[in-house]
Amino acid sequence: MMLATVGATAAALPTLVGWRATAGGRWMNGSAVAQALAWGAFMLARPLHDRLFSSLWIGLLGLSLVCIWHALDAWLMRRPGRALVHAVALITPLGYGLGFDSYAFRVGWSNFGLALLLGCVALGCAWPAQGIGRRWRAVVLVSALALALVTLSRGVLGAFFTELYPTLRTPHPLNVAGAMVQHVALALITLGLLAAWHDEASRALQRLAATDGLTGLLNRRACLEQAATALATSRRYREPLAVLLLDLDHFKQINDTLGHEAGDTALRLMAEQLQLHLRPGDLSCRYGGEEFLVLLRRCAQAQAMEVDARLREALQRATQAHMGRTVSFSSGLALCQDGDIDIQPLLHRADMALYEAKRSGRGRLAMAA
Ligand SMILES: Nc1nc2c(ncn2[C@@H]2O[C@H](COP(=O)(O)OP(=O)(O)OP(=O)(O)O)[C@@H](O)[C@H]2O)c(=O)[nH]1
Repeated sequence: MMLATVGATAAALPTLVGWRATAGGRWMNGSAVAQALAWGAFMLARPLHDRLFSSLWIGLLGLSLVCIWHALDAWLMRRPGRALVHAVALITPLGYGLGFDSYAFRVGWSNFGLALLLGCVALGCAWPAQGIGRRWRAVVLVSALALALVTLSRGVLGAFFTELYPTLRTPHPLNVAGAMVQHVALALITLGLLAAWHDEASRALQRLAATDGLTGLLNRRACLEQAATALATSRRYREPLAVLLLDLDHFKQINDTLGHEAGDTALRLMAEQLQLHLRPGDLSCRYGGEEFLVLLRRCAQAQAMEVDARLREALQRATQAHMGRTVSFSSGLALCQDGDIDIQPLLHRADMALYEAKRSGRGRLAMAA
């Protein structure tokens, strides 16, 4: 039954997810394949070589748990217990193989080892993860704990009450109950991991949808969403808010004379300066082709002009160093006023000011009326 279930899962998961998936997806596939191979080895143990294939069985079961632990590590960022997981996965089949002749030892040793690995998987789910995947983590956590409990009780019975222990191949009620828990838990873990993989994909998609591919800055849509929130907060607390609209000068000429690559480099360098020189609470985005929008929170006119001057100097330095020529920008500055109940009038004033900066010679800041 186990071979049928996990064999089908091992075939289905990579078909659904593919091997070129993310690291988490590959570990998940690896876990299913290791499980299937484990139960294959179990089936071969009696007819071929009991000690060898049974040790392989235990080793592959451990490996499949190591894979789950690594999938969690990839999806949830740095889980605790890496060294422990690797060490237990290694010594469990080794000890089992070496102590194979003592029935009580091998049953106790292998089940304690596997229960410990399941405990590490459960800990990996329970460890704080900045709110990522609460639901699938709960499903995997409960399933891993249920499996750990069944495995641990097998270990205790096998090691210390050996005469009571029903060997795994007998239709004893404990084995039937254990097999049922095992099936349900494995199905739930598979579902939980699939949900984790889906979660990862949708978070990556959200990131992509909000980011400009060339510069890594927020794109216009995402920035305007966040700008609306920033404006509402500033109005609520009566704090100053400044909007800077920056536009690289003679950008078409850069493209035409130095090539599109150089144009892209200038855009990236501008984005880099924004990331380096703005405060963490400020917002910046690629607003259009060579236009950037900056929202400065708690910032009055004089400070906004200082930020502009700092960025101007930084861009000149960076472009001189990386492109062998300086690139300048023109900018329009608008400050939030009482009547600005949404961001559009502010942007409009900044745009008008930018137009004025371009008209009066470029490479300068103009203040909105
Ligand atoms: N390399 C590159 N060029 C881009 C990108 N997006 C827009 N452009 C180019 O940016 C140029 C903008 O040209 P214009 O709007 O005439 O602006 P400009 O040459 O900077 O002139 P002024 O703004 O008046 O100083 C166009 O040639 C666009 O093709 C991009 O992602 N990469």
